[in-house]
Amino acid sequence: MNDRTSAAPPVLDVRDVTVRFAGLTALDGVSFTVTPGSVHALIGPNGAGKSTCFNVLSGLCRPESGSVTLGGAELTRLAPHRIAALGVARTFQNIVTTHGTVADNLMLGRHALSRAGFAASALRLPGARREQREHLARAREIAGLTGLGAHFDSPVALLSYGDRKRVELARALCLEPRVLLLDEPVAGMNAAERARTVEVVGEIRAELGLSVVLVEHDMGLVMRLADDVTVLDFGRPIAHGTPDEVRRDPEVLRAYLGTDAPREDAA
Ligand SMILES: Nc1ncnc2c1ncn2[C@@H]1O[C@H](COP(=O)(O)OP(=O)(O)OP(=O)(O)O)[C@@H](O)[C@H]1O
Repeated sequence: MNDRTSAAPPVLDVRDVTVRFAGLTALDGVSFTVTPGSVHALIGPNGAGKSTCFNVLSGLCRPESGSVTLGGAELTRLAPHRIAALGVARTFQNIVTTHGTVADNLMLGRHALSRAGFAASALRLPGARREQREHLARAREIAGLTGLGAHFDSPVALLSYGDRKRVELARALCLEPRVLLLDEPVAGMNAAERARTVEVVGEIRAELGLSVVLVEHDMGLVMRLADDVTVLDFGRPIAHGTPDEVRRDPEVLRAYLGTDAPREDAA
């Protein structure tokens, strides 16, 4: 789908990650690598461990064992804000912003990159003002990339659900991440909003050269966007491969049988 070279070292390397909650093993020796510039989907039936895996990648959950490295830096002992500062940004499945304007929300994302201190910004010192203007210009560009350009100064509460969910995506992009973790980016959207989001994710990947890790139940979207897929079942990785390879894998078909089988719904 893109011109990645297979020899490129992975941007994200997940090795043998195990997470247990009391007696339950939510992730059991999960390993996969994310190639630079690729979209890597994590799929699996409900309760398979996808959200837990995202929580490990973003620092919200510390694994019992295993490692996650980003370009060689070990992430599993770092706090979420340190992981974000190293270049891993995330969107959340159920969080849809309703406060402030689109610009306000994107500037929150830029805040973490601000060099000027809080006092300098509050006192409106010239250096801080210049930096603020640069951040605003970049936030406007990112709004354009995510299809929100026309809504930059609009209150988020007035936008459609699909646009509001894309504000969350744009806010994550404002961190200038190397790796973007997208947790069910089209959940709750109608067909038109889904199609628009597929388009936007494809465009930002191409434009920004990001690597994307995607958790998504919409198999149409996974098949369209993903270069690589890892399938989890009861916390175990049961298949890796291209979308075409995994959807024909007998283990994958068995895991989905009787649940939400990996059909290609309209995206
Ligand atoms: N904080 C927690 N405490 C106890 N058990 C948990 C916790 N978080 C997740 N689990 C359990 O770990 C397992 C994996 O859950 P997880 O939410 O990661 O699955 P999932 O693949 O994201 O599911 P879904 O598709 O339904 O969102 C489930 O059995 C879940 O009940």
